[in-house]
Amino acid sequence: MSPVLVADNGSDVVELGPALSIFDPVYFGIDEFGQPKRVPLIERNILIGGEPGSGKSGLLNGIVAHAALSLDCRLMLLDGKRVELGQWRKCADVFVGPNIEQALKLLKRLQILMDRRYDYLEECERRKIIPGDVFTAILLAIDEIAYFSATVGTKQQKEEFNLLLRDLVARGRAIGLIVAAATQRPSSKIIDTDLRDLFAWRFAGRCTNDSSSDIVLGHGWVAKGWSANAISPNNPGAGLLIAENGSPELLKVAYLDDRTCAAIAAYAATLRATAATEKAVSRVLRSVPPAA
Ligand SMILES: Nc1ncnc2c1ncn2[C@@H]1O[C@H](COP(=O)(O)OP(=O)(O)OP(=O)(O)O)[C@@H](O)[C@H]1O
Repeated sequence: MSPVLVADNGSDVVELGPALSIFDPVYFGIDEFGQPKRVPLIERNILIGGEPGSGKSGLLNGIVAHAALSLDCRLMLLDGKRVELGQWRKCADVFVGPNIEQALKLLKRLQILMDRRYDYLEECERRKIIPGDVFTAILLAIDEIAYFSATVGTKQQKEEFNLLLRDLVARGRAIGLIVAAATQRPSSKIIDTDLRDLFAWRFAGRCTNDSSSDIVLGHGWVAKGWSANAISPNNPGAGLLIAENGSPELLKVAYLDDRTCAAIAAYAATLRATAATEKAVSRVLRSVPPAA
C-alpha cells in the first residue's frame, strides 16, 4: 500500500488512509518457489479459465480488491451469477447482473468512452494513460463470459456482445481499460484464438481436458508438457499463468474469503466516498472568487 493518500481540498490537507494504485502490480499469490507473484495489469488484460470450482473467482476477486483499493481506478462489474462479484457493488460505478440488455449497454458506453479518450490522446499527441492522468483507469471484470456470449439473449445480442468485448480488449489498453474476464467453459466456441491472443495475461486453473488448457494458455503448450488438466482437483487456486510471449508458470493464487472481501469492500467504499467528497469540496472552493 502507498503510505498515506492525501487530498488537497484547496485549504486543508486531508488524510484518507492507505490506498493502492492500479499502476502497482497486483498480488496474485505465490509461485512454486513460494515467492510472491505480482502482476502488472495496467495496459493489459487477463483471461481466467478453468473448470467449476478451480478457483477462478478467487483470482478475480483478488484483482477486483486491488482495483477497489486504487482510487485511480473505476470499477465496472458484469456478473451473470450476481454473487461472485456482488460484494464489490458498493465500490463500483456500474454493476450488471444477469441481464444481456444492460450488459450490452455498458459495453457500448465503454466503447464510446474509449473512442473519446483516443480523441483526447490524439489531440495531446500522447499514446497512452500515465499515472496521475486526467482520466482514471477502469477495471471491467466479467464473471462469466459464456453467460453473456453464449447462454442468454438472442443470437444477435450474443454476437454483439462478442464484437464489443473483442473491441474493448483489443483497443482498451492504452486508454486505461483493463478487462479481467473469467470463464468455466474454455472452449473454442467461447474463446476463439483471436480473442484469446488479445489477452496479455492468461491463467488456467484446473481444466477438464488438455484441449481446454491449450485454449486458455495457447495452442501447443500441452505438447510441451504444460497442461492445467494435470492440476489436482483437490488443489483449487492452483493454476498456470502465462504472459504474452512468455512461458507458463505454476501459481497458487491467494484466496479472499467472503468476510475478508466484505471488509475490504467496506473500507474501499468509504475511501472512495471520502475522496469523492473531497474532490467536490475542492471544486466548490476553487469556484469561489477570492475575497476583495
Ligand atoms: N486459492 C485458493 N486456496 C484455497 N482454496 C481455494 C482457493 N481458491 C478457491 N478455493 C476453494 O475452492 C472453492 C471454489 O473456488 P471458486 O469459487 O473461486 O472457483 P470457481 O472456479 O470460480 O468456480 P465456479 O466456476 O463454479 O464459479 C472456494 O469456495 C474455496 O473453498
